Amino acid sequence: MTESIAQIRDMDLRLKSGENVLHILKSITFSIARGEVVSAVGPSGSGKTSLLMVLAGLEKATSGTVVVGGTDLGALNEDQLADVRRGTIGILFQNFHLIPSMTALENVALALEIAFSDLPLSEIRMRARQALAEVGLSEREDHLPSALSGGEQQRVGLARAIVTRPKLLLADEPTGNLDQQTAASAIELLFGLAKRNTMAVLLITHDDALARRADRQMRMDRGELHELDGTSA
Ligand SMILES: Nc1ncnc2c1ncn2[C@@H]1O[C@H](COP(=O)(O)OP(=O)(O)OP(=O)(O)O)[C@@H](O)[C@H]1O
Repeated sequence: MTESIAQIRDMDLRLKSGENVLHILKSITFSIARGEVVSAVGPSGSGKTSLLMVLAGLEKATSGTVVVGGTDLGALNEDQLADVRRGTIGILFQNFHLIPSMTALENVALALEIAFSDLPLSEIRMRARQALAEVGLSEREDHLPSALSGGEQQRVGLARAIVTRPKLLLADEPTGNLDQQTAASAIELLFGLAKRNTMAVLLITHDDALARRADRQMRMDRGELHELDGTSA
């Protein structure tokens, strides 16, 4: 049996908005296996980012179960959730979120330092260099983000997301700011890394062509999640 990295069962998310309670995610059930790349497409406001937030432990499900890396997130306090994030999860954003005053290497090293503060500095630099090499940016280690193209900045973002060796990478519109060709090669790189490192990926995208390249596709629609290829959790 394939090892499951994330298992969501009958999960609902309701959020307060003023006087109202919004039913954002409705009875969501799915799982992601070790090393599997799963995409989620869906219209704006359908709940894709909210789903990612719940998986990252940044938003607490109102009901149902969310198990990530074998740990039931519902039972954890904030510190314990942060531990799961550090040890298990990587996040890749649309807007890269690089620190402008830090070089590519420093941006990647910082993520590792925050996650594993007891690692020696030499080890941190070595692993950050290795992550940058994996995304083909060894030549750009000492460049500030402003001296890098959009595609290169996203590759630094990817190096930063994988430097902690996450079991699950959550990618929210990671190619949204890139032109079509750069987006395609960024996704190629991401999927290649996922397969080489046996890292599961949840890829949120508006781009159907990119979504189709995942092992499995899902669609969000008004807070409900549907599998597109007939496979289910
Ligand atoms: N903190 C919040 N409080 C209240 N409502 C929220 C909150 N976060 C998200 N929502 C609402 O939840 C719904 C789903 O939002 P979400 O950002 O998950 O959608 P999305 O599919 O990722 O959209 P997009 O593709 O535009 O990023 C939206 O109606 C949004 O307004």
